[in-house]
Amino acid sequence: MIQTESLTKRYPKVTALDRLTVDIEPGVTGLVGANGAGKSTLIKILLGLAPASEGTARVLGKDSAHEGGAIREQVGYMPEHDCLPPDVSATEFVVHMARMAGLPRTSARERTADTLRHVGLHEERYRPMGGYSTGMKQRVKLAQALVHDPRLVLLDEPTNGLDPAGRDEMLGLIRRVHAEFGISVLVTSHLLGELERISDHVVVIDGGKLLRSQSIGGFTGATASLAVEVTDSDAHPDGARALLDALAAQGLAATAGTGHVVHVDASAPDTNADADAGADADRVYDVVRDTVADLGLGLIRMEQRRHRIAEVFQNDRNDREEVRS
Ligand SMILES: Nc1ncnc2c1ncn2[C@@H]1O[C@H](COP(=O)(O)OP(=O)(O)OP(=O)(O)O)[C@@H](O)[C@H]1O
Repeated sequence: MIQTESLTKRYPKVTALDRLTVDIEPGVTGLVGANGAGKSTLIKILLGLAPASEGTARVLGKDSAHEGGAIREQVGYMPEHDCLPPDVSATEFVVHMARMAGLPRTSARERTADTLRHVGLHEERYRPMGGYSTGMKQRVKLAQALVHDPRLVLLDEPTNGLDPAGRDEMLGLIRRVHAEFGISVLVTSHLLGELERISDHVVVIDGGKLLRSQSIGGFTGATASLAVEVTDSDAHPDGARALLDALAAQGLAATAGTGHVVHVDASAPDTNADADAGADADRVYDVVRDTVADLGLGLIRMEQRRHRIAEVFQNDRNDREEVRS
């Protein structure tokens, strides 16, 4: 969907993008970075709205520097900042955007009604947007990005300014854009946690440089663990201890948790491939279940726990600091 090669953007006082090379495939991709990391700059260059200082960017196989118009025909864009005219209704605005994208009048009206319904705007769509809540404005911005049925949408901080419930709704909507319509999504946020929930792949940038580009499974699968809670039995008055010893005897890495809980490392020992990691976790599940049954313990709960991306990054940061010191 998107390829950049040594993409660099220099402003007089700051380098917003620094030799960024990424390759983004179909699906939902989260672009994460602190404020000022260069996310909006990247989006503007991809759309052909700002020139790069050096390097190249291609979107849907087209060159952003020379084919911006053709790219924007097939790509939707939800800008970060409030950009809606206050005295027109959502319907009028989205119809206008659909017409700008080249849809004939009748299909522009039909697509507008469908899209506004999809984002959850109903009767309010006939009211002037100046009176809308932030959540409603974000929905209109998403609707105008989708109205011309693009292959890809670039969403710049779509959860900005939303309360937790609004944030959840927006994230659900974004996931559905891909799941129901097959539209690929590049969505930015400074919050790792929220992108982790909806993305297939995450790209992390910092100071305009690429820190990581990886599938969510790759980020978190390698550190997945199982929390297993068991009862005691007459034969094993300390059930958790008995389970821990039995698992260790079978070569599984297990540690004692609090109370009757045992944590079992469910990661693939010698592979980074997501599919293999998943299969490996399944095998660990089976061994744990059979061991609990063989010991005659009661199984209260067995739960897979993926590390949150933020924890993985914290570990990365600790590693880097260790290297430096
Ligand atoms: N037009 C501009 N002129 C000068 N500097 C700019 C311009 N646009 C962005 N910058 C600077 O480039 C850097 C990256 O900005 P950018 O807006 O791309 O970051 P961001 O990751 O989108 O952050 P935010 O979410 O805060 O917008 C920042 O230091 C910003 O101040």
